[in-house]
Amino acid sequence: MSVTELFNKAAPKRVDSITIRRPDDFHVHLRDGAMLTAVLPFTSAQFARGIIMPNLVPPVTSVAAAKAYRERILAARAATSDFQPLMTCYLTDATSADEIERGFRDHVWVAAKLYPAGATTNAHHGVTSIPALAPVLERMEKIGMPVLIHGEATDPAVDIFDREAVFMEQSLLPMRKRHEGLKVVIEHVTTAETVDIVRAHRSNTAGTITPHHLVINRTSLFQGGLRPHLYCLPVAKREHHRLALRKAVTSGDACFFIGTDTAPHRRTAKEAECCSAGVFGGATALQTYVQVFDEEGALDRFESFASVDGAKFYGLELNSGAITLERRESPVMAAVAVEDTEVVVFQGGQTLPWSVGEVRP
Ligand SMILES: NC(=O)N[C@@H](CC(=O)O)C(=O)O
Ligand SMILES: [Zn+2]
Ligand SMILES: [Zn+2]
Repeated sequence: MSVTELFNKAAPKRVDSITIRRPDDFHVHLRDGAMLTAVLPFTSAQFARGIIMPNLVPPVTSVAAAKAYRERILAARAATSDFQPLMTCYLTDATSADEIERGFRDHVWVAAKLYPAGATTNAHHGVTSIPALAPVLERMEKIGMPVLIHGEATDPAVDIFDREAVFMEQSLLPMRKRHEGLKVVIEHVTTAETVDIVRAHRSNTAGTITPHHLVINRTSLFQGGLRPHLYCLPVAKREHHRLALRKAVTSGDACFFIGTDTAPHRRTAKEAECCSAGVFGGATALQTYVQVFDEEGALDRFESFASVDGAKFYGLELNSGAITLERRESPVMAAVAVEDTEVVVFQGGQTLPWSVGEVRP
């Protein structure tokens, strides 16, 4: 074998573009009104469907409210867009099992969202006792409706960096035991321990992982000063957790799939005395994910993470059509205008190595 042959054998082939089945975003905040109009084009340019978070003010707690919100999203789409919003119901202490079942059977919503009361943005109407929610969770288990969980403890005495781990031990695992057949998605996983918990219960438990938690750690929040636009909940953790998340998404394990948690807030709400939690990752989501898969040498696993595993977990048909991602540097817009202010884009103003190419419906 010549030296050139040897070299060709050893050098991994550089992939300059990848075409995958159209992906879905299993965790999106589209908000409402002017914000909805401003941010929807970014999500619909990348994703065929989105699981729409219900933490509006007031929250989406009824079949009627979810139907109306869905109509507002459809009306906000560009004429050429085929984006499909998949709605969710916001669980409260007053949620009725019958209403949950009605919305599911009538195909108004596909899942219900469990926010521990006060855990995150617009979670103050959330659930104060998960054990007391048993009748609702039992019904969901019976009808095969997934519960989507913001997994953080709400006791203010718990250190903010430990809130996910404490929730998993004190609330998630006991709930997992009480409702063994319930389909559970642990949203925006941020710790190595949660990755292990998802894997250990993978027959009916999944985890979404955001683009930002794959590229920032808690030190990034303080890089050169306080970075409000990187503040979200659960807050980014130590570096070893970020590395565990990167291993999880690129592992090929079907229990991890896309959920960007794109959560736009006005610049005025972020650059404030008390900064709102949420990162607007919708405009750079696929570019960031594909970069991570590329860096981890796992581009061959990107399609299942982006376009297959989540749909299968939810029992949805796979999308038709395709999207191409190209290794082509492109500058990212810094911010998106909303009324008299703007929303700062995650990684905005930077040049990213990957770009979104052609989308075929
Ligand atoms: N992730 C966030 O920091 N914020 C989300 C709520 C959530 O997903 O927890 C929001 O609605 O702004
Ligand atoms: Zn959340
Ligand atoms: Zn969210």
